[in-house]
Amino acid sequence: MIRLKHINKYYKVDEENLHVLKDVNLHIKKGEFVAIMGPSGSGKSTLINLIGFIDQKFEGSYLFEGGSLLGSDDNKLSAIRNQSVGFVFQNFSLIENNTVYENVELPLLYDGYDFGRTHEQVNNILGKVGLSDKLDKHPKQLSGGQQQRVAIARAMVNEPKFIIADEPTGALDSVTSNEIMNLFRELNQQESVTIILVTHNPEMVDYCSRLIEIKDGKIIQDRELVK
Ligand SMILES: Nc1ncnc2c1ncn2[C@@H]1O[C@H](COP(=O)(O)OP(=O)(O)OP(=O)(O)O)[C@@H](O)[C@H]1O
Repeated sequence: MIRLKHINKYYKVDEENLHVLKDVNLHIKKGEFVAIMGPSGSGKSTLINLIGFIDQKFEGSYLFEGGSLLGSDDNKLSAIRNQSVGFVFQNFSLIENNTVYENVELPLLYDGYDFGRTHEQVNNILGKVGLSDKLDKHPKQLSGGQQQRVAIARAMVNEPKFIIADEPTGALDSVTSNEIMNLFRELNQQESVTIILVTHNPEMVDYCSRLIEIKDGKIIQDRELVK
């Protein structure tokens, strides 16, 4: 599904070229649950921005489902991003003034759904993340773990091809972190959702099927995890 070949990425800082991804080669298949780990500044965010179609300025080739999106204009790219990737962040990034239902409905509206036609999908995904009784609540009325469940429902509601979760448990206590990771594992195993997880926490890697370690912009380890 995702194939990166000889990716190099540079940032220009004060006339200097900072080389942040160095000949990265990567193939992620449908249904994988991949953990990406590495020290701060090693290039993890740069890599997932590229995989998630946020950043297009790189050398090398990115084939998504066999095709390249190189040269696509911003409108096309954001449409593809909305349809193909669900993002989950450490700080949940929910809209405070919207209800749980409205937060989860948003990607469908961006996709062009009419207001009246979102019920089935929104209710269905909120059921899967265990929040059917919280539809009318606002994010502030929920615990951190519940807010992250809303964010996961929002990321999944339009059935994207893959999920990028950037430190999704970084703001949660260990019990809640494990609950969220169990939910990811369930979604991965039961719904075959492909998940790419960035984490600093080695305990979270136990839930994944593959570990990629990155250091100084290079993949230094890439291995399947035995269950
Ligand atoms: N927009 C930018 N302009 C210039 N340099 C950048 C930019 N974004 C990141 N960098 C640099 O690129 C390198 C990789 O950063 P990146 O954010 O990808 O690392 P990371 O592994 O995600 O770190 P962290 O775990 O702290 O989030 C760092 O040296 C960083 O300072």
